[in-house]
Amino acid sequence: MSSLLQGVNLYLIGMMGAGKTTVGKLLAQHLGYRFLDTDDVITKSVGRSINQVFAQEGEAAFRQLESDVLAQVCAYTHLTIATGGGIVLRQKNWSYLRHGLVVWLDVPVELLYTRIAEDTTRPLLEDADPKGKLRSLLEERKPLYSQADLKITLRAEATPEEIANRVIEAIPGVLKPKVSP
Ligand SMILES: Nc1ncnc2c1ncn2[C@@H]1O[C@H](COP(=O)(O)OP(=O)(O)OP(=O)(O)O)[C@@H](O)[C@H]1O
Ligand SMILES: O=C(O)C1=C[C@@H](O)[C@@H](O)[C@H](O)C1
Ligand SMILES: [Mg+2]
Repeated sequence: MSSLLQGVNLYLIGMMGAGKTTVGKLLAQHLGYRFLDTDDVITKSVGRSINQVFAQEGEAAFRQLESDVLAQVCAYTHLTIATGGGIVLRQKNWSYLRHGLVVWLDVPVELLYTRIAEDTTRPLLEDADPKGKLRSLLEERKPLYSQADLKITLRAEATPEEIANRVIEAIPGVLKPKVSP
């Protein structure tokens, strides 16, 4: 499979709790790729949590850091990259994502909510109605996530391993033709 991908990066996109980080790690193992998580790269580089960056500098500053990280990582090959849920918001980010194969993990709000309800590390969900917030974010972002090369629809719980296998099985059908010299 990795020879089929020829080093092309795999970008996982989707909502908070969709499993980008969890499934991304497994995909990297299967593909013999390195794994990166844009949220992790940001928090390590600034030495603060995502909550702190949002609280101290605001969402716009976080989005700029996110774009900067993406611009840097897309220069490399053989990477599986779990992105932040909002990476799709900036049009400019798509020019980086398009260097690789973009996979959308499409998970319904009910499932997302059961996974992340107790987690306080996602500042956008610090809301009186977190499930409603998830729903409205998903509605807003659906047209953007839909620009992915590959959509993996998960209507019921499946193990991360099963999901990683579904992605791997679907990749040959969506590989982009190589541009001839
Ligand atoms: N297939 C799965 N089945 C059960 N639990 C899962 C599955 N995938 C992920 N989880 C759990 O859901 C939570 C969120 O997963 P994860 O952090 O991978 O999501 P994410 O898409 O990276 O979210 P974010 O955009 O906030 O970084 C974690 O606690 C993880 O263990
Ligand atoms: O969906 C979002 O906008 C976010 C998702 C997380 O991965 C983090 O990038 C941050 O909490 C914002
Ligand atoms: Mg993640």
